[in-house]
Amino acid sequence: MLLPGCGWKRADPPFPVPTGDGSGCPMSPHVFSPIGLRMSSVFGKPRAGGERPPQSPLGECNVAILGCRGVGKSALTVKFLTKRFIGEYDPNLEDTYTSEELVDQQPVLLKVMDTADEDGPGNCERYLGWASAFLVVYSIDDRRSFEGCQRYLEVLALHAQGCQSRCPVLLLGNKLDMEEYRQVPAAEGLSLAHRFGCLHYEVSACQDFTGVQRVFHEAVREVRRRAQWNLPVRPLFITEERPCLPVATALALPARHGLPGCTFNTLSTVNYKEIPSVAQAKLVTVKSSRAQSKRKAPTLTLLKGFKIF
Ligand SMILES: Nc1nc2c(ncn2[C@@H]2O[C@H](COP(=O)(O)OP(=O)(O)OP(=O)(O)O)[C@@H](O)[C@H]2O)c(=O)[nH]1
Repeated sequence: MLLPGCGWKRADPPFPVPTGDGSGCPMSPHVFSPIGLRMSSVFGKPRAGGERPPQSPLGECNVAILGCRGVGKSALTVKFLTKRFIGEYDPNLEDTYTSEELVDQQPVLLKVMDTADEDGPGNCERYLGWASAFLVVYSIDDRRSFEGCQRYLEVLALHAQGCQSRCPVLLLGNKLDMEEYRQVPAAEGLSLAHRFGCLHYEVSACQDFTGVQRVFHEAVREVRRRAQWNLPVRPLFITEERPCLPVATALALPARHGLPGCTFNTLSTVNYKEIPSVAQAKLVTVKSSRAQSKRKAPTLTLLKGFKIF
């Protein structure tokens, strides 16, 4: 079966995969497809020879949400998909959701990987080879999460070296509603974003749907812009001539060491030659008419056993 916008053949799962909204709900329900380990073979897996699967740069966008535990990655994902705030969750599940969106009057099949790294970006290949954009999240009321997200930015920058195209990164300060407990000034977030060539936003998953939607849509716009520009390969900037260590080596360094003497001022693209490891993920299809002008109320379906308020 060919997925819209995918351009390559999808492996048939060993069971029927629901794709419609047979419930009669005004909006297609969140359809759980227990494809699980098959996800990487369906969507993001580079082909033999290292090429990324053919996918329309305007029709499809893979977004991975990264960050330390508890910063609100799941809450942001579900807020974007359902307009609702999740208060309870299973922190160990990693899911990928697919939502049909309309961004600037152009349809896009937006796939969102809500990652669940236990100890930082140690096992990052699954999303480095899959995503066309990254949202790196910290919590404005948790400085450690801000420091942790620097590790993600470093990994992304390291991975981008020597790659053939650019991959946008958006740095998000979440929990903006916790202003009175803020530990990370907005200026620091902005400064870090500038240092890594990212966009920077502050949002609240529990309050502000428009702001959350904006960053996801902005990720799509960035992917489109870069596809249109067809940016030539440009080496990352480095303030010192010293070569950077490979990602795996850098990851082995204690966090306090940071990068080996490198300062990044921009991010290049992911090298899709790496085949992602098996994603511990489910494929969940969320068909949304959210972006239509007459938005219909979403039908509530529990995600990951979450309680949705
Ligand atoms: N006040 C407030 N709480 C939030 C916000 N976003 C998430 N939370 C809460 O923060 C906690 C963690 O949220 P999650 O979405 O599970 O965080 P996560 O980054 O997915 O965490 P892991 O799955 O462990 O990686 C939960 O108790 C959420 O209710 C927010 O914008 N404001």
